[in-house]
Amino acid sequence: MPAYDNEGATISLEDVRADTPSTIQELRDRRREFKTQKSTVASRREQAVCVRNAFKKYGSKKNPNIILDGLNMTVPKGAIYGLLGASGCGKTTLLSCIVGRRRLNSGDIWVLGGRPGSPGSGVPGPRIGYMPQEIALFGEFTIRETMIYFGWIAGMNNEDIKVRSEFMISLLQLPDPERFVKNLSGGQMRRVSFAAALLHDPELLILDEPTVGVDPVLRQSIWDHLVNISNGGRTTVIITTHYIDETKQANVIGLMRGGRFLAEESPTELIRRYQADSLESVFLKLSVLQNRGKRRRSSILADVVDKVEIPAMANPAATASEEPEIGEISGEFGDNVSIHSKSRVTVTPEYVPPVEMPAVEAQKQSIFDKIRPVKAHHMKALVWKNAMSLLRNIGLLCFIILLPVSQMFFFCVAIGHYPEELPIAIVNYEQNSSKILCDYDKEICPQNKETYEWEITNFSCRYLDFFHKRQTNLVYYPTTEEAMEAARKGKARVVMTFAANYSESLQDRMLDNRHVDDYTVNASGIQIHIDNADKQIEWMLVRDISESFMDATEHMAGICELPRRLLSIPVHFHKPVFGLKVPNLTDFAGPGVILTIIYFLAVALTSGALLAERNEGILERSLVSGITGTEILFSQLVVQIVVMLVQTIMVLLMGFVAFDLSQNGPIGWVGVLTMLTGFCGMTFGFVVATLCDTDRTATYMALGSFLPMVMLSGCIWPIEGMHATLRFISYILPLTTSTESFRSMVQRGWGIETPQVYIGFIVTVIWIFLHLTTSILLLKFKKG
Ligand SMILES: Nc1ncnc2c1ncn2[C@@H]1O[C@H](COP(=O)(O)OP(=O)(O)OP(=O)(O)O)[C@@H](O)[C@H]1O
Repeated sequence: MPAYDNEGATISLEDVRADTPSTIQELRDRRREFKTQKSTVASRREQAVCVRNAFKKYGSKKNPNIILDGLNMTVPKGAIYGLLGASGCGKTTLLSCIVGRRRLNSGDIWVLGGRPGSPGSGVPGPRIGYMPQEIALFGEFTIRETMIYFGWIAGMNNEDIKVRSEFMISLLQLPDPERFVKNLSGGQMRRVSFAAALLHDPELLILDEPTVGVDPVLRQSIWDHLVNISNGGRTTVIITTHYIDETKQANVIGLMRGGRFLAEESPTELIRRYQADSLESVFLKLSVLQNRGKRRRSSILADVVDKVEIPAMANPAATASEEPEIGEISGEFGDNVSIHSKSRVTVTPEYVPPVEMPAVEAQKQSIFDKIRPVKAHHMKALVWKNAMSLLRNIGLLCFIILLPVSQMFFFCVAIGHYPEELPIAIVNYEQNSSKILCDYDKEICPQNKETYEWEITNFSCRYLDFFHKRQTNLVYYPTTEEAMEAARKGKARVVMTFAANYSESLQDRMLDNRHVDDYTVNASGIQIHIDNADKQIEWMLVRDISESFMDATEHMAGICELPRRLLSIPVHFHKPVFGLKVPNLTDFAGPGVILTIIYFLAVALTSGALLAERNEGILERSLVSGITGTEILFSQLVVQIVVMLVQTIMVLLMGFVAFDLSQNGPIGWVGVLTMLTGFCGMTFGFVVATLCDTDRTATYMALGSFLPMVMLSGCIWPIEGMHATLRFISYILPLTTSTESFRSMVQRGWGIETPQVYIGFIVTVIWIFLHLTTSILLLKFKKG
């Protein structure tokens, strides 16, 4: 049979063979006396808390940080259990496993007769009052509102909340209940947190360092109250503290070290057994013994045998069951075995046997409870809390509402407008003057009215006259070389050269094309050198250059009383089927930009709100009090939907009314799609917040998804220009089909019945569903 050292490493009896035969014999003799107590499932269920062979580690397989190492713990009903141990020994981890917020790697936990987290166990739930180590309160609430919030969560009515809060306020000497939590001192906040845990008079009170920052007098009154509520046997208290001596009033003390308990005993018994004058000395002695145990198990036993008398470990539950022994009990000296004693003692002399508690079966859930996704009183509290946290922070609320509309404003004023004042270098060898807008007979037809002979002169001047209407910053250069030099230095976007015989060559080319030579053809064209570095500008300039030529020829045809398009290129662009005659980038990008703004602001806001709650411990506390992930998400949705409605209306007004973006379709459906996209962003925010542990990783995730989604959504560049594989990825992203659907509605005027429109709605709804499911599952299963 293996023995265990106190660090959990297995030592066989052979390991101690080096010791003297008498020591080994002594060890064997003593072991024969070690008997396991009766410990059955039934008996465990009768304890307030029963932990068996708990093993918990953090970190990777390669580099594990073992926190609980075969730990056993028994908390009888109606007892005050002081959980002591050095900082970082794993008290909080153990408590969070007990309240069902973390999972053991192996081992069993029973809390109030059930497994934490199992249906009908009531844990997490109002049967537990949990005060975490962090303050875990809403700074924007007053003390009174904090009580109302936690009271509602626990299912209390307003009258009970009022009575209980007044009692708590006077017991804990809390300041004016109308004071905001954020303005309280650290100690005052802690007391409010304590009051919130106690308010609903739970069966099991779990307090993680409630007396930190509390003065000795108040600390005493807190302990008096704990003793008082546990006296009737209805309330069980587990309390961790660093003030070891205050746990003298506990019924049982668990001294934790190295992932297990050094002892689990009543304080008076501990002091007596270890012949110490204080609990601190007991802890020290046991720690020394445990350290020595690392070196040699046999010597510990010798020391223990020499120095202390080892009594029985009382376990009230053990007598309650007649079932056969199964061989493990609450640990003592980290040994996982107990010492049999005929004289069974109670845990503490003052310990009062528990009153009858409702059997776990009595708390069975109805089918309605099982399928009901949210509880009304939880939703009431959560929605109220979320709304208050926005309304109490007017600056933040204004920022949230004005941010999207200001972004839309900046988009509309900054994007899509025609670039003006681009420097264009003009070299006009047809003129000997530095005047760019040179003279020509604007209203005189250059065709002889009798002979119909063309006498085109100074066509460069005519052309530049029309070109100047589109681009005004024309700069004169005497030679092409000088103009090119300026272009190379970035002083000109285009170099435009007219040959000395430009008009003449143009005429020959038009009228005597049978005899024109290459030189003439060449001289009849405007020579263009363009700065192609900026594609948008290049496209616009090419269009201006070509269209100015057509403007000039059409005008000339007009004054010569010829069909206007006679001299123009024989391609005619009719009124567009959809959209504007002159395409406008603002119109093209508008739908994508509107949806992107709404989507990503929703991501940022919801993930930010949830992460803040989690980092302040509020989320954890809410979950322990029985609130579900679904309720948290739905309550956020309810409040954010109102905010999003305002955001959507303002953004659409800014785009379609203030900046007159094209709007030819069903504006109601446009609004619905925008809201749905914001909704989708909110649910993605939930995924980010549940997936990421820190603000930083959440920011990286949100940013990391932002750029690819924007680039692939077709809002900057048509998806038809992408590689086929990328196009497929693009289509399944949340913003792609919705952008296309939005554009089809506002520019093409299509209705919801059109496949290109309703597909955007369908894809968005699917994404909402996927995000919600993922975040609910993550909240449910992502425990430490
Ligand atoms: N989520 C986590 N991931 C990795 N390690 C963790 C995590 N939470 C806690 N730990 C580590 O587990 C150990 C036990 O932490 P825990 O908070 O349970 O200790 P504690 O006894 O409550 O300490 P204290 O008395 O200072 O509050 C510590 O070393 C801590 O760094």
